[in-house]
Amino acid sequence: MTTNQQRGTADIGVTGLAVMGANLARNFARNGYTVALHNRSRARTDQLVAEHGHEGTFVATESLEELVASLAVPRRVLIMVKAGQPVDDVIDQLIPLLEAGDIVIDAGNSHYEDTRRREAALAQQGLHFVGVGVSGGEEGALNGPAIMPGGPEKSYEALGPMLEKISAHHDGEPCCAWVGTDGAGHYVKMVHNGIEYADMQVIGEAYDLLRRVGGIEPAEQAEIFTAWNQTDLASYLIEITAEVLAQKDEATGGPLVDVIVDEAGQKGTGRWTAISGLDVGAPVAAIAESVFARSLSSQPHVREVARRTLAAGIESVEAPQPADREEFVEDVRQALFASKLVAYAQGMDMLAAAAQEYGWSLDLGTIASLWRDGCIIRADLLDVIMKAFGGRDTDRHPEPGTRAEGQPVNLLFAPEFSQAIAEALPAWRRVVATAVTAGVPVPVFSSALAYYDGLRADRLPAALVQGQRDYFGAHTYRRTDRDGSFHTLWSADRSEVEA
Ligand SMILES: NC(=O)C1=CN([C@@H]2O[C@H](COP(=O)(O)OP(=O)(O)OC[C@H]3O[C@@H](n4cnc5c(N)ncnc54)[C@H](OP(=O)(O)O)[C@@H]3O)[C@@H](O)[C@H]2O)C=CC1
Ligand SMILES: O=C(CO)[C@H](O)[C@H](O)COP(=O)(O)O
Repeated sequence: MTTNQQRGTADIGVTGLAVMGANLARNFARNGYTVALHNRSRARTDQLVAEHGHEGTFVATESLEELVASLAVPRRVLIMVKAGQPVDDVIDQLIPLLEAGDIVIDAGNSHYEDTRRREAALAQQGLHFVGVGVSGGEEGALNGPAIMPGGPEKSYEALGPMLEKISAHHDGEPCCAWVGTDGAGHYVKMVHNGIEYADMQVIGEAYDLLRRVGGIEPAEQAEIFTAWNQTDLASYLIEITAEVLAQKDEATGGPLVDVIVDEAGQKGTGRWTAISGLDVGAPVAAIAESVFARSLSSQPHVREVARRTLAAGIESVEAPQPADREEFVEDVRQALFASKLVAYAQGMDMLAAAAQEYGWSLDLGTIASLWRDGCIIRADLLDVIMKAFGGRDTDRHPEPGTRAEGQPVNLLFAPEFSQAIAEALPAWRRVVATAVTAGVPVPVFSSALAYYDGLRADRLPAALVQGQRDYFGAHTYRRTDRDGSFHTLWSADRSEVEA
C-alpha cells in the first residue's frame, strides 16, 4: 500500500463490466453518482460508454491504477468479476494502490468463507473489505436490486447511503441494509439463492404434475400460473414461469419449453447452501433436494442408460387421472405453496444456525424485508415472513448468535403459517401420493412434507438409530426417563450400564 496517491472526484469505481457490473455502474450513474469504470479487457468499458455514456457521469479508465487515481477519498472500489480466483487476483492488484480507510466491495456471488478470509487480510492493511450480496439479475442491477451488505459496520456509513439509493424499494424502504460482520452479506445472499433453487424446483414439480398427470399443456398452464400469481403464491418466479410456458418456439411452432434441453445448470450457490446447511446442522433438505434434482438432470448419459435398462414398470405405471381437473390444479397449487413455505422456513432456520456458528448478529425480520423486492425470490409472501419475524428494524441487532426477542424458533410456528400449512396439508398429501403412484418425481414436494411431518412427530425413529449406534460403536444413548448417558453391553449379557 502506498501513500499520497492521486485523489480524484469519482464517487465509486466499478471493475468488472460484464452483465452485472455494467448495469450496477449505470444504476449508480443514473442516481447521480460519478462512476469510474474499469474492465480487464478494455472493450467492455468502451461499449458501456458508447451505448450508455449519456445516462450519467462516467470516467473510463484503462488500468486499475487509473481507476483508483480517479476516486474521491475514502475510495470505494466495487469488484464485479467472476467469483473465485479472479476476485483474489483483482484484490491483489488493488491493495498496493489503496490507502487505509478505503473500501473494497465485492458484490459478486463469492463464497462467504472467501469473504471472511479476504476481510481479515484487508483489515490488517487498514482497508475495509465489504462482501455484498446482490440479487435481481441484469434488470435488477440496472433498476434496483436487493442488496445484502456485510463487512465492518463502520464501512456502511460511507457506503450504505449509496447502496440504499440504487437498491430496489418496497413501501418506500430500501431493499438494502447492513446484515452483519465479515461474510454475513454473502452468506445471506447464498441462502437467498438456496431458497431460489428450491422455489424454482417446486414450480418445476408443479408443472410436471399438471402436464403428466393433469394432461395440461404449457400454453394452458401459462394461464394457470398467471391466475396463481393473483393468490398467496404471487411472486416474480411464478410470473416469469407463466411467460416461459407461454413462449412458442419459432422453429417448431411448439412450446419453447419442449425444445430446451432438460439439464439444469448451476454455478455453485445452491450447492454451497446445502453444504453449509450440513455444516451448521440445519436440516435444509428441501434446498438440498433441489440441488440434487439439478445434478440428476445434468447426467444425460446416465439418464440415457437408465431409460433403457431401468425401463421395467415405467409403462405399467398408471397415472391416476384426476377425477376433477380443477380440484387437482388447486391441490397442486396448495402443495406448491406449502412446499415453498417449508423451503423458506429451512432457509431462515439456517441463517439462525449460521449466526450461532459464526457469531453474527442477523435479524431475520430485516433480512426478509430485503427480499421483498428487487431480487429473484421477491414475493408477496416475504412481507408476511418479515412480519412473522417482528418486521423490519435495521437498528435491531440481536446478541451475536441469538435470535431477536420474540421471533419464532421456526417460521412454520408463526400462527399465520401454521394455520396456512394445516389447511394445505390434505391437498399436499394427495399430490405427493398421486405423484408417487404416477411415477412423477417430486423430490422437494415430498421432502418438504417429510420435514413437516418429522418436525411435529411425537417420536422419531432416531431412537432406533441411537440403539444401532450404541450396538456397533458403543456411542451411548440417553433415556427418556432418567438423566445421563447409557450403554447396553450388546456383546456380553446385554445389561445396561451408565456411561
Ligand atoms: N448474472 C447474474 O444474474 C448474477 C451474477 N452475480 C454474480 O456477479 C458476478 C459477476 O457476474 P456477471 O456479470 O454475470 O459476470 P461473469 O461472472 O460472467 O464474469 C465476467 C467478468 O469477470 C471478469 N473477469 C474474469 N476473470 C477475471 C480476472 N482474472 N481478472 C479480472 N477480471 C476478470 C471479466 O473480464 P473480461 O471482460 O476481461 O473477461 C468480466 O468482466 C459473479 O460473481 C456472479 O456470480 C450475482 C447476481 C446475479
Ligand atoms: O445469483 C443469481 C440470482 O440470484 C444468479 O443469477 C445466479 O447465477 C443463479 O444461480 P445459478 O446460476 O446457479 O442458477
